[in-house]
Amino acid sequence: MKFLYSDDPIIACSTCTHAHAAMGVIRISGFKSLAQFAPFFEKDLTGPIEPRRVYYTKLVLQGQTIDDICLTYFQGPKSYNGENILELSVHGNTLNIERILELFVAHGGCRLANPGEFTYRALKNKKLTLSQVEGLDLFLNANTGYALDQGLSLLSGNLQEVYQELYDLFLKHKSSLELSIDFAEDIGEEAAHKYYTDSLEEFARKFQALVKRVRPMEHNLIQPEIVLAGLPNSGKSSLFNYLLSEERAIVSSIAGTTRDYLAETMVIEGVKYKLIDTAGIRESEDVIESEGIKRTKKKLKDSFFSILLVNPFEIIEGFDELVNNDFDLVLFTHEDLPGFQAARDAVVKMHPKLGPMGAIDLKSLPVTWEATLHALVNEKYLNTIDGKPILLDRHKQLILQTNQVLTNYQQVSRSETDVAILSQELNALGHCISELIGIVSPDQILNSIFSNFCIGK
Ligand SMILES: Nc1nc2c(c(=O)[nH]1)N(C=O)[C@@H](CNc1ccc(C(=O)N[C@@H](CCC(=O)O)C(=O)O)cc1)CN2
Ligand SMILES: Nc1nc2c(ncn2[C@@H]2O[C@H](COP(=O)(O)OP(=O)(O)OP(=O)(O)O)[C@@H](O)[C@H]2O)c(=O)[nH]1
Ligand SMILES: [Mg+2]
Repeated sequence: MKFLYSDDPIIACSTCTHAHAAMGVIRISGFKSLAQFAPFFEKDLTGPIEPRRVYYTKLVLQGQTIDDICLTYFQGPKSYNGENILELSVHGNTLNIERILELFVAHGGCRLANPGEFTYRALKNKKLTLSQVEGLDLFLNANTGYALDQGLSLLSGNLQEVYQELYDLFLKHKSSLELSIDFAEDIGEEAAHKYYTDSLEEFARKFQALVKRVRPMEHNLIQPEIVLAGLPNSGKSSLFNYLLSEERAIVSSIAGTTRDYLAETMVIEGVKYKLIDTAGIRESEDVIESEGIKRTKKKLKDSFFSILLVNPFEIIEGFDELVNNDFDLVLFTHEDLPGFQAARDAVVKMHPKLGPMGAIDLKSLPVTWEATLHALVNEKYLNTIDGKPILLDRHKQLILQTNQVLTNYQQVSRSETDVAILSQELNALGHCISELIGIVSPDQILNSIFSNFCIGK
């Protein structure tokens, strides 16, 4: 675990640090008293400073002005992460920012923050829940409007509310089991049993609604990929270059030219897709090419939108297997060559499912064709989103896992009357739910979430 359970003063720039900008925001978090920074400001920090008010002042070192800045003090616990935070809006020259950071490290008792460390402290101080932190991660790394919306929804705690309700129902059910031990005599065995079964059913019903939200394909909406696949020499790299309007991939008549996949950004209707050119799939003795082909197959499986390119003049072994995959679009290439129609018909005869698909001629590709592709991808994107809230992979896995434990518990609860055994089974369920709502979060999960964060967040 990178993060120590420390609360010493940390400092970082939370805005862009690799290019000059008009402004930069530097945050210091975890200091005891504002007065310790008094030597660095023209404004008297030993006097009264109203929290969350912006003060215009000068940053000074040994009588020399370093920058003209705005300063805001957030007094813990009323701050982003619950600690005392001092924010400095400085001029956004990268050297200026570096100089100010160094100043506070050398003379202000601060150390540079690790990536995500401000937010980690927010989690630790219960200012954010784990799913909110995940929402923040999604939000900050979003490439699509959809991911932005979903990130914000998670960050606002919408999912956490659902989890909390579930947890409350779980506790209610748990108490019903305890009730049947302690008070069965008072309320009657029948009433106790009814309370037990009703509360379990209520929990299960609520949980099933969550299970329904676990849909495959969803993660692909966050970083959607359009994959070009096909046999060697089918024209993948040619189409890749065409769509990017640049000679990005090497095109040659030698089969097996592309050995590893290439990815470039392509924007359709404001959504950033990754367009991926892959290695032509064939049996190969070459270790590197084989690895490339393995990756192609994986990319194809994970893709949001897949396009199969078919050069009807070069059908080789392995095509049958390739065609068995599901594709969103199949395109025939080399339409300009003599004998195209006959070659194409022969391929379609062998593989009828390719029949209705189009042919493309890269040399005279009409502009409308590209618009059609864009429309198809965009349509699939909108249909898949369909206004539905998303579940991140970690949540999906936990929900499915919890579902199994729940099914098992429901089975046991029907036949078992020994409260000690029931209670043990129920604890297993409780553990799953606690992990889901983030009451317990193993280090490895924290690590994988925070590894996405940048310094200053
Ligand atoms: N200047 C600045 N802008 C920013 C941030 C920041 O830290 N500083 N944020 C950083 O991500 C985001 C806003 N998030 C924030 C979340 C909570 C609090 C905060 O002070 N919370 C207190 C008070 C709440 C209240 O007044 O209602 C609290 O929770 O107790 C501040 C910023 C985006 N913009
Ligand atoms: N005549 C004609 N030639 C094409 C067409 N599309 C691609 N080619 C040519 O076919 C050859 C193979 O094209 P690439 O784009 O490199 O094919 P690829 O699918 O990327 O091949 P690998 O990287 O080996 O898997 C090149 O010589 C291209 O110029 C087409 O529609 N018509
Ligand atoms: Mg290629």
